[in-house]
Amino acid sequence: MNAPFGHAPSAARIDVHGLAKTYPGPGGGVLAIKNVDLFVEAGEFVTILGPSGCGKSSLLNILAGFEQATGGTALIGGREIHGPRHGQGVVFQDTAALFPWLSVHDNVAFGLMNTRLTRRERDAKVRAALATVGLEQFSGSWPHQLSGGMRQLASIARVLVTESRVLLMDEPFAALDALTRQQMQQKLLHIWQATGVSIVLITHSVDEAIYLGNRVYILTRRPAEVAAELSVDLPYPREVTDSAFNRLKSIALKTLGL
Ligand SMILES: Nc1ncnc2c1ncn2[C@@H]1O[C@H](COP(=O)(O)OP(=O)(O)OP(=O)(O)O)[C@@H](O)[C@H]1O
Repeated sequence: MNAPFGHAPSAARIDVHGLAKTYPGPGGGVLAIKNVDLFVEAGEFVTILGPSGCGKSSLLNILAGFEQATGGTALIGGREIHGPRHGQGVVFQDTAALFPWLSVHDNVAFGLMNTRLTRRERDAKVRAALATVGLEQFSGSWPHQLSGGMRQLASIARVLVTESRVLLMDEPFAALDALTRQQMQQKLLHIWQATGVSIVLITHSVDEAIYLGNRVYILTRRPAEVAAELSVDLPYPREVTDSAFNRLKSIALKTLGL
């Protein structure tokens, strides 16, 4: 696989400046994010690494438009984020995110609800999205008939079907066994290269962050600030045993205080 930036014309840039988030509560509430600056170039794959509870999900939820920042700005494609938008979908850790009463096809088609497509156009888009993630044979299956990894692929297809400009992923493989997780990481790299979408992936795995990202932002303990930004200038597919990989890994571990 080659390095990226054969990005889709629609892939969006993300810019985050001085972002802050305080959740209301007694004693002034919980300061989850103090001051985060970051960017994602159109078509770039950026991973965000941080200790448990540091504010990673809060950051992703702000990018998804599910939560409002209490300070600073967050822009996707140059537009401030005011709420969830078509074309900026999220894949969560929870492999139960699909509707159990809908087939894989209908779960993916759900992403196109409220669009003015004919049934034929919609079905063609669903077929293309399922082919991109390698699930075309499972269109008529029910979610419970799929493995955990396949359910996550279907969740990715549900985002891609909207011709998403960004794919936001919150620990998408954390609930999977180690071998499946590795396979999913490789599949995700193929999906990224096939679509050129901008990806932001949250993880607390140092290996996963360096294996996947063009760049890795490492966050401090709560409240989140950027402790370091690593450029991973290694070709894909990467080797976790490679000495350059391990050099980056020791920088990341040191930054995390591990
Ligand atoms: N809706 C909320 N109301 C109040 N506090 C919240 C809310 N959501 C998150 N928090 C708090 O904000 C802090 C950051 O939480 P967040 O889930 O963003 O961290 P995280 O890095 O994603 O954690 P983890 O690695 O455990 O998933 C935590 O102290 C959490 O308890």
